[in-house]
Amino acid sequence: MANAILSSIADLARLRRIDLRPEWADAASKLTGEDEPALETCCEMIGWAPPTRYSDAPRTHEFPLLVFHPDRGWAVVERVEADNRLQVVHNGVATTWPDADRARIYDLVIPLPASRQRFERAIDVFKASVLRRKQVILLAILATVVVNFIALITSLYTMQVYDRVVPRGAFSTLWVLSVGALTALAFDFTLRVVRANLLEREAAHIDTEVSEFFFARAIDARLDTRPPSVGTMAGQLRGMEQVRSMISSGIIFAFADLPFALLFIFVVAQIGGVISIVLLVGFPVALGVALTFAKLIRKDTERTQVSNNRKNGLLVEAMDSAETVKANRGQWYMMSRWGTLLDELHASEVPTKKLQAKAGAIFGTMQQAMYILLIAWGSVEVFENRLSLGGLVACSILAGRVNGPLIAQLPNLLVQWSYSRSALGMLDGILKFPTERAANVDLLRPTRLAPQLTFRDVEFVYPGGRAGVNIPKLTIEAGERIAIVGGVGSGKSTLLKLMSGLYPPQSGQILIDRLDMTQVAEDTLRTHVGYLPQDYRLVNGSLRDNLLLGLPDPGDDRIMEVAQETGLANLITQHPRGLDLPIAEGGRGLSGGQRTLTGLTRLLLAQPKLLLLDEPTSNLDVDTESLVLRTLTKRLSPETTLIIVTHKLQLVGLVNRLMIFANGQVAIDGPAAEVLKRMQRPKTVQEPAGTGPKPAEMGAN
Ligand SMILES: Nc1ncnc2c1ncn2[C@@H]1O[C@H](COP(=O)(O)OP(=O)(O)OP(=O)(O)O)[C@@H](O)[C@H]1O
Repeated sequence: MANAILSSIADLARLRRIDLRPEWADAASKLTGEDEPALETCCEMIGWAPPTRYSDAPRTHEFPLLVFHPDRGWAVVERVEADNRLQVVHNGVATTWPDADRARIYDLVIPLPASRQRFERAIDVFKASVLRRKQVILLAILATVVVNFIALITSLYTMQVYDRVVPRGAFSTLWVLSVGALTALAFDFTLRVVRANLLEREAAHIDTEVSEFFFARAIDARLDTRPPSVGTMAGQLRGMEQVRSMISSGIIFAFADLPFALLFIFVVAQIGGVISIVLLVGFPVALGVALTFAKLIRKDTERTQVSNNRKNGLLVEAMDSAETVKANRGQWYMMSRWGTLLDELHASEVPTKKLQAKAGAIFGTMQQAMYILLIAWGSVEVFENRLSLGGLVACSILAGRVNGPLIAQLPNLLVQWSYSRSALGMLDGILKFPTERAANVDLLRPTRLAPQLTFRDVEFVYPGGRAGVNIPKLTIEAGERIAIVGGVGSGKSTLLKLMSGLYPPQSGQILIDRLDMTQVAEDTLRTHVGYLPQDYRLVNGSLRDNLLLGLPDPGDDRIMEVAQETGLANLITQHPRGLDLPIAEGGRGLSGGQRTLTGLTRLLLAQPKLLLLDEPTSNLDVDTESLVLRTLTKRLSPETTLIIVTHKLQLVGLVNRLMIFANGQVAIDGPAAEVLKRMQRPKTVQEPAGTGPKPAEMGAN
């Protein structure tokens, strides 16, 4: 890493055992300085909280920390020795620096990746994000309180005008009162604008934080435990927008508007006396109606949410499999599923909407009725001289302020709350998916990981008890070249996924360089293990983005050099936009073979020590295939382990060990020539049945 600050931060993250995203430093790529202020700039560029400098000596448990030494620059400090020396890690190497008293120590909060943050319930994620901004929320509540006080002033102003100004023609008092009221209104306007701005800005931050968290959790979910419908899961994720907007409006309602409604009732009681009974009775009745209504719609909003998510799922599926659907005249099938879902959706949505309309009508009528009762009762009080006319007008204005939050906000807020509740339930479901690595395990981050694999009593079964893999014992040494062949559905791809660490076994252990794979940190494992799936999917972006997915940019020369060797260069040079060739969503825009070549080129750029290729040449023409084979032979260093799943005999020439896979088990395993010879012999009684294809079949594809 070019910049000393960035490389020290990387060391700090490693020592604190925090995974940094591959592109974590991209935002700080323009960082030039390496002095102390540059650290703050760096944090700002990355979007982290600013560093804090220690004025006293840090306590033992607070290490490791960042240190700046005027003569030596940046490093990570692990200890300050009694003899004025610093125990540091500089550029990944542990060493000692003298003159500890001249060094300055900084703490830096490196955000934990979503998979390491522990939240039991989705609401806690929102709560944590809101609480991080308590000051802003308090300010917004305070602004609402002041806005409500100003509303009180308006009603008192009206009372004074009716009672003092109109009967006596006291216009000088009127001007003073009017100027006062107008000033209060100007203040009110400013506060409302400030409150809206504050809330919007913080809402955007909360949105970013929360949606990044859930997005990361969703993509971190272990592949073998993810729900089968991607679209439905995407629908579930969308629920967080609902929750977020509910939370910001709900907080203001509960902490400012609702308490103020009570204060207004109190003021009406002070001015109007008994007529406040109308509000004292009406307010709890309205609240009771609202809560009953919330209970009634709960079930339907949950059903609506589920149907909406399924609709989303079907839409994604229909678009994704458009070719298959069209080619097989599957439109009718899809249309009928769509129709059924729409019926389901309407069956739950219509009752909610009807109830919402009914509640609106009830609340509207209640508001009018309360107003009429208040005025009628108030008139009697005025006639009896127990209340002034101005007092009655002020009470009627205040009654409007009591009804305001109830009529204007409560019904909508309750529907929103009901939807948010079910959205939260679905987000809870996303939190329940196990992630790639357990959050509470201190993961291993060895700097070197030999490409050596050991299977011990490994068993893996797909959810629902479907086919899987069962391997009691298997050892693969560093530098071995292995081909795995076997019949369709025999479990070869599953075995490769287990070897890559993407699927953990249900029982047994897979060791890489004698370390349990599940205990090795994700970033370390991905650097050392390269896996090319059978159906290599590209992501929306440019070809360059796809070639460099998760890799530091090695420069165009290097990319083109490797692309030349895999045959991808033809595509790059022939396209007017070259490496910037756009890739559509879902990886559309390239042929199957070109997609495979992109994956292969990326792997060769990454240079992992363990290479797992799942039918790498099945989409390639004969010439490209032999080019790829030659490149693999040339490029792989002697210590690189290569494991290829294939149906093709040509690839077997590349390896020295051959494994025949059948029914999720290794049926035959040995030196390639020997296994081939054995397969050509007529089957003997010792050999297990169904041991996969004959060499002739293997070459048939
Ligand atoms: N995601 C999944 N969920 C449930 N079962 C699965 C899943 N993926 C594969 N299987 C099942 O596991 C078995 C092994 O599949 P796998 O893809 O490993 O076979 P394979 O040997 O690579 O086949 P092929 O040569 O056709 O690629 C199959 O019976 C398949 O139906």
